[in-house]
Amino acid sequence: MIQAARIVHMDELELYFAGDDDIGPFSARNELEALNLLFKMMNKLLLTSDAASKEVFQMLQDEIVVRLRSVGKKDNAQMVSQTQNHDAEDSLLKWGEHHGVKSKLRIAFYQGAGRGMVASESIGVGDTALEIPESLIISEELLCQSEVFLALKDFNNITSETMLLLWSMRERHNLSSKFKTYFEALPENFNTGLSFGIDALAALEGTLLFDEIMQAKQHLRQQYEDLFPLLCTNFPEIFRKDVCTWDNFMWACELWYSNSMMVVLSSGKLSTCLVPVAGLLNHSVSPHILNYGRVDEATKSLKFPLSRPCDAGEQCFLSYGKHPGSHLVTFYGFLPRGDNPYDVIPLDLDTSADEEDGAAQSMSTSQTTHMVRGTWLSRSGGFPMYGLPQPLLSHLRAALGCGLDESTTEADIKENDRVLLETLLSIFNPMLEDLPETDESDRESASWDVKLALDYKDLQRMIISSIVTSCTSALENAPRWKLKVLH
Ligand SMILES: C[S@@+](CC[C@H](N)C(=O)[O-])C[C@H]1O[C@@H](n2cnc3c(N)ncnc32)[C@H](O)[C@@H]1O
Repeated sequence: MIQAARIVHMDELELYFAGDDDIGPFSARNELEALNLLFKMMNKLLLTSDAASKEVFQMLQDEIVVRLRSVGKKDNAQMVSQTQNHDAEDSLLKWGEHHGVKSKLRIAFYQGAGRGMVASESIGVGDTALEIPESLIISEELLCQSEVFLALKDFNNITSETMLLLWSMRERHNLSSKFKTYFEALPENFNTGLSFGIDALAALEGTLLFDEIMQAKQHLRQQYEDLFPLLCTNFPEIFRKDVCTWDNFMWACELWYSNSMMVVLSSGKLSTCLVPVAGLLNHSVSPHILNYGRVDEATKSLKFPLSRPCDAGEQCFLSYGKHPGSHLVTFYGFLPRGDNPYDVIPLDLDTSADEEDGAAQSMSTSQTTHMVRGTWLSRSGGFPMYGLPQPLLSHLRAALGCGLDESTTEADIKENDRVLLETLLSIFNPMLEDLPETDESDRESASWDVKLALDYKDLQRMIISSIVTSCTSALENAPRWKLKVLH
């Protein structure tokens, strides 16, 4: 049952990396989705079955909960909590409660992560940890009632996302705003990759993250220059020069990048929103809250139900989505703990030889090239997979003329794979040389952004180094390969 449920919830990335006879678990996300599917099935069966069957279904459901508890325990356990002044956060919770927020969570502080939310009581699978009334959600619909909207609705095809950004830049300074308490509880600085200084950028030069940050910054600079000072000139009452500075614009951009959620509102419209209080939930690759984002028609509120249990005093994590470390650094300013299955390194290879492979085909139709990730995430080290994805190996074997069939002799197989491994090393060894090891004394005295840049480079090095190690040891072990698995 669990194997079928895992397959139902596999995404493209998991399909790409799964070995032929791999039965999972494939990732924390996949395992949570699969176990939740079974949990819900048991709930239905428990409602409709007779007493004798009920006992069996209850035992099965209890076992599912035991498994859900163990998913990702080690990933989240390491955050260190801190004592800190929390007047602004207390005010935010009171304000929320006054406006109808229902919560089984309280706020705590964590080293390196700012605020987070902790269960004030034990919360079970399927229970709602937090419920935010739709009237508190900052969305396109709220925007439509604002001065900013009235002024800009017919102005130069400006998008509602940009209007919301401008609205929040302005509302932060509006002393009579309904959302004053929310804005007061937001950080002064977001410290995302978009705020990286020159030293952090220099540390990243040559990496994909460097390109991602530079492109995003350029885009935002262009957007700012298209809007200002034009808006201040055309609408001086609404867009005051002292408020519409580059720094304030960037603050609003970082707010939306790091705190927004996609929500289906009760109108049925999917909108990028800010959700007060829920914006205090931190991200994990093994989250408690995985499925959220649709306003409940009956209660007109956004509910955050748990996909795995959260004990009293435990930090309750959300999933911000299937993001690689580079995206999380650029737009959120952190790298998550634990193995992130979305940390892949794309490879620029000619994909024309992929026709045979189903998974590779689906990747190439979605314009994705081949990719690798840390071999420690794979269950198939050694011959014939070496911890690498099947579609990549099939592509390289075909490109090198090392294809296999029933008639390939053992000696040919060994020779072919020796060529394959040497080709892989010729791709990955230069990548590793471009990522020299960090001097630990540099890290200790470094600023937050340089530290984060170095952590990102360490992660890239770990991934590439795992591939080099895997290929090197496979070459050394070639005489002892067992070839039966190949055909
Ligand atoms: C939606 S906010 C969450 C609340 C935030 N910690 C705060 O104090 O306002 C997103 C920000 O929280 C931080 N964050 C979230 N998850 C994190 C994690 N697993 N580790 C470190 N920082 C995290 C990052 O700074 C991110 O930009």
